[in-house]
Amino acid sequence: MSGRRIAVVLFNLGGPDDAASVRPFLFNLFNDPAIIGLPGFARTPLAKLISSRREKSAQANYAMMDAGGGSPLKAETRKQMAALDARLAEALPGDEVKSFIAMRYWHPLTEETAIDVAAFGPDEVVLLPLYPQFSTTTTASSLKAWKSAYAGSGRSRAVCCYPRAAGWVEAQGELIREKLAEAERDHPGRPVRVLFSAHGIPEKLVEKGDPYQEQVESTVSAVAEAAGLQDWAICYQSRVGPMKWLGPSTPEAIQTAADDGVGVVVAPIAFVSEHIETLVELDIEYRHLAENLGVSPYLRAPTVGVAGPFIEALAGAVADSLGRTGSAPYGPGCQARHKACPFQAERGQAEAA
Ligand SMILES: C=CC1=C(C)c2cc3[nH]c(cc4nc(cc5[nH]c(cc1n2)c(C)c5CCC(=O)O)C(CCC(=O)O)=C4C)c(C)c3C=C
Ligand SMILES: [Fe+2]
Ligand SMILES: [Fe+2]
Repeated sequence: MSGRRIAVVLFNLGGPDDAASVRPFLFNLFNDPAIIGLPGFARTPLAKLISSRREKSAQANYAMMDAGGGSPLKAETRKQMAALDARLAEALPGDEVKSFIAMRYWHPLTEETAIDVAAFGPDEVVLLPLYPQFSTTTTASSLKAWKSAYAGSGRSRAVCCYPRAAGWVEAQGELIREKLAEAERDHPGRPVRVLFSAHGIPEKLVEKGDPYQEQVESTVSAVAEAAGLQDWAICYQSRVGPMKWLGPSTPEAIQTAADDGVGVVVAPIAFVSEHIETLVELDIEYRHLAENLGVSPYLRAPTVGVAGPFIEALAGAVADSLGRTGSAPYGPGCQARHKACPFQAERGQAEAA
């Protein structure tokens, strides 16, 4: 069917616009029950305390990027939105397709975007997380916020995850191979390990059924195979707070590389664009650590951004969710029927009907 208005809502975490918005952004993040699983009367004061304690150091980190004291995430996401819109205009020529950005913790906030999407008056709404792997802390939190904010028209469909989508895996593989070629050119014969670095989450969430780690591992095995990698390891970055997070941490993996006498190519495997966790944590903090430990070379593969195969994967996920193609871009994540999958409910409804 064609001639319909289709809204595609791109979900991401969001980042502050400038130094002044760092603290309220952090407050929104720590006040999310998906991040701190306490009741509101305990969580909100704790979120106030953590955001105020973290403000200065976070501001200093945001100031290290060329983004006016804030995060480049919104600008990077806008580029992805423009590329996706162009691709969808070709892929769905009879329809009017328009993409929107809904950030979880800073503007454009989900509630603001819900109003814009309602004003567009869509027949179909495709909810598309910019998180290839599903987590209760990211995708589920965004989908929940959307569900309570959106009161407009249209049939909504959620893309759960796409940990092994062909274009996503291809884009990652190409970027890693380019960095390995650079390592070989500048350090001929030197052994180099690919460190797949994903944002960590607390181990407790995985024990409770969060499929994130499993899906990260699924992405990594697909990329390692596609890129023909010999020496690679998974590690987790960006730990926050006192709980035990997934490991090994990226600094531990860099230490192991030092012990083994190999250089590294660090590949962000759960982020699809550049922001503080890549530009500061990977490019400045961990580079410094690697240099101190004598790990050479230390190279970082860029995030996929607007790479053609990745935008193709997103467009495929949209088309597939609209039932326009027979392709299955999500990979085994969804087929695994994990507990928190939004398709579970849809499937339940379909099976009951
Ligand atoms: C796969 C993506 C992400 C997961 C999973 C995730 C979980 C998670 N994050 C925090 C705490 C923070 N995250 C922060 C920034 C941030 N995190 C992600 C992605 C994931 N987070 C993104 C895209 C960003 C935005 C970066 C930007 O440029 O603004 C921050 C703020 C930065 C800082 O102070 O370090 C915090 C804090 C937790 C606690 C968590 C899971 C429980
Ligand atoms: Fe985070
Ligand atoms: Fe799923």
